[in-house]
Amino acid sequence: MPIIEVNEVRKAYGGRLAVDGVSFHVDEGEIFGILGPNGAGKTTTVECVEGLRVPDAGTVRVAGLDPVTDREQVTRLLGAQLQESGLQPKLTVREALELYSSFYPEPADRWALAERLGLDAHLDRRFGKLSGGQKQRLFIALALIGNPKVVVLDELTTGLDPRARRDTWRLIEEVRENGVTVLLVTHFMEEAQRLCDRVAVIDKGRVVALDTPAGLIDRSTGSTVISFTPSQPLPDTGELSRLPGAVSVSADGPDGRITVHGDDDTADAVISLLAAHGITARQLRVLETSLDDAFLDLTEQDT
Ligand SMILES: Nc1ncnc2c1ncn2[C@@H]1O[C@H](COP(=O)(O)OP(=O)(O)OP(=O)(O)O)[C@@H](O)[C@H]1O
Repeated sequence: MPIIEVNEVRKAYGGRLAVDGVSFHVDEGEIFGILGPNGAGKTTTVECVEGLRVPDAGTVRVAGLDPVTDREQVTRLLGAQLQESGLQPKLTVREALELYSSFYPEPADRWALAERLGLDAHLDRRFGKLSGGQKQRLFIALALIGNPKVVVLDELTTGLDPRARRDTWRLIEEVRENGVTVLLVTHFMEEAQRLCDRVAVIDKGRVVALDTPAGLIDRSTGSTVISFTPSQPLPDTGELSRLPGAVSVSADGPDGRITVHGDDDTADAVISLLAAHGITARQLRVLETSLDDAFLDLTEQDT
């Protein structure tokens, strides 16, 4: 059942469209990713979901409620991640947890939350003195303190080192295991691939693709890359381009290394073709394209 419904939302800033007819829904219990290049309209979209911005057109519903007109009820259902500037640097972790839990009628057990997020050893440390990873854990704690059904996380792991990023991913998975729906804005393909059930790719204010991470990879052109150095030149390289699923063939380097973009069937067909000519494929590599490649395929590059 959808807990978030975004339907044909438009938002312009001073006549310039930032969000141009975005629609998607998020099912209860999902981790739903919003992925896109800088300035694509991701933050504006989630701010409309949070009720922080009023769409110029279209509708947003969170558990059937309008985030603008039913703001108070939506605030109770939806936990939003604070931005760094949202907390006083002198506030201690303990004070921040106490302050934010006072905003809600039925807050979560803040000390249990602190323990779960590994903040219990830092309760008396000031926000300004926390490491990047500790700050992010505190933001997650504060987003969860009102016992929300949905949590919105925007660029949560930007600026974290790889270990802190992985720790944060585990926390997000735990949040979902506890029944909370997660709407995640991210720049990181690896993050989307690892965490998200489905991803909406937004480019220039529009949803250009919406699928599972695996589905996005599958639909990118030439999702399998086969490269090899033939033991002897092929009689006709044109044969490779005519193989099933082949999208492109290129030969480069002094040793005549050949790269074929295609699909799984292409990989099998390349091997059979070479065998038929008695040619061996030296240093054969068969690689799946990544979500990175799919993303570049889906989003237009400004030149
Ligand atoms: N308050 C604002 N006033 C004017 N223009 C804005 C405002 N906020 C965003 N924009 C513009 O709207 C467009 C979409 O911005 P938005 O922040 O939603 O994109 P984004 O995908 O989240 O980008 P990023 O990944 O860089 O954070 C951009 O061109 C941005 O410059």
